[in-house]
Amino acid sequence: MPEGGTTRDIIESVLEKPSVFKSREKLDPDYVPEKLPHREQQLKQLAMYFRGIITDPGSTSHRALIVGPIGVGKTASARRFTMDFAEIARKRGLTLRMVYINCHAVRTLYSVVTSIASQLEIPMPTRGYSAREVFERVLEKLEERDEHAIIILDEFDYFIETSGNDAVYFLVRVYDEYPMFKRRMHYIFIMRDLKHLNMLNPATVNYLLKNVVTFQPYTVAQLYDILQYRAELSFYPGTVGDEVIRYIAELTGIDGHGEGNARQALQILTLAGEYADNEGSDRITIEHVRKAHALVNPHAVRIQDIILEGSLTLHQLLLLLAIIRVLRSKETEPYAKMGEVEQEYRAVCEEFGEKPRGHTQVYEYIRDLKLKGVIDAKPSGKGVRGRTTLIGLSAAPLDILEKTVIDAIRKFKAGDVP
Ligand SMILES: Nc1ncnc2c1ncn2[C@@H]1O[C@H](COP(=O)(O)OP(=O)(O)OP(=O)(O)O)[C@@H](O)[C@H]1O
Repeated sequence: MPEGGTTRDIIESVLEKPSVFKSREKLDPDYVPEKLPHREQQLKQLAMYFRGIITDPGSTSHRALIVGPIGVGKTASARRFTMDFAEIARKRGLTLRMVYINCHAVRTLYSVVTSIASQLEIPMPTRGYSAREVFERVLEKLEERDEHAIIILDEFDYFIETSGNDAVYFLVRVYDEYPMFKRRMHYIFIMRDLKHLNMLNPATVNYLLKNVVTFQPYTVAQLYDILQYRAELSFYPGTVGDEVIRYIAELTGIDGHGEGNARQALQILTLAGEYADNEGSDRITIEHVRKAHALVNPHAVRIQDIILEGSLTLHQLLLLLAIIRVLRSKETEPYAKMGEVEQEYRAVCEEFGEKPRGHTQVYEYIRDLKLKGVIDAKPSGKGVRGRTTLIGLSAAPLDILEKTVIDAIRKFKAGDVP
């Protein structure tokens, strides 16, 4: 577009710019997908714990406690379950509403009960009411409207920490004091771990631990399926190759190089898509993934530091440069084969006037670079003819890394390195 275009031109050019994204919003952290692959067991458990709301409404207050580390689908599962359960209940003539509260932001008993009231659209005077009075009013209204509600209390650890045992006890046991009301309020508590339960009385802990649903970190294979599904919803066909999905899954899976965190995996996928768009590329490449990974993973920055620290030998740097160059030449392949690297290493040695080291020594360098966390090396599995070692590098953008390595080599050659 020419300089000095009108605002209209600018807007049009942005609208017309092709994008790999079909529905960008379907990757937003708040978007709740219709399917949650690999959480079928947990959803089944929730359905079992709450089915009494439909089969015997009003008889008892149902609850479940979801526990698991960061980004493993706890919130998405609780929300999806409640939304679908409410829909099924509606078809059977029962009104069930969802209230979602994040206790990181809403931590006191008073703010929790007023948030429940406001999400259920129960008008409340702005001042003068105690938490108990607000709660009573909610119970009365639910009775009057003949409605039920599942209250999701996410990051419940914060509520326990800030408000203490009595507040938790109030929330969960208050029904005991109102025998005239049917049991219409039900709870899903979500916590990262159980350590905050130590702050509560045994009776409250027993109540919370009745129906526990555990979420484990995702494996590479599970994240592969999740990414595949989310990519299908959000990107145009043909813009995200299988190798991209597989590589992100390997970088983030608990049995790969990550913590099994789906949020991080999706963040890398989204950012990689943005890099592709910024470069005007019609699909996501492995290098886009590397850049995205370097941004979300603070460890990636360290590799630059290791190089700058001067802890690598000259030939390790030459080998690293060879690895970077082989990887840069591949758009859709995250790993370099040992043979390719050795060949490139010999070329690099020639470029810098160095005599290449032998095969065994090169293997030693690879081992050492792996130990230092600079590269990732693994035996080739099925699919690669003959067995070889595959070498990957998930760090910073390779073009910048290449410059850093060349600078370090030049310093070495100039004798600047101690
Ligand atoms: N099985 C799955 N299928 C599809 N998307 C998933 C799945 N599990 C998680 N996600 C997605 O990963 C992201 C993180 O999930 P979610 O927020 O539910 O994690 P969480 O366990 O609640 O994490 P935190 O403890 O940080 O709140 C969300 O965008 C969610 O939609």
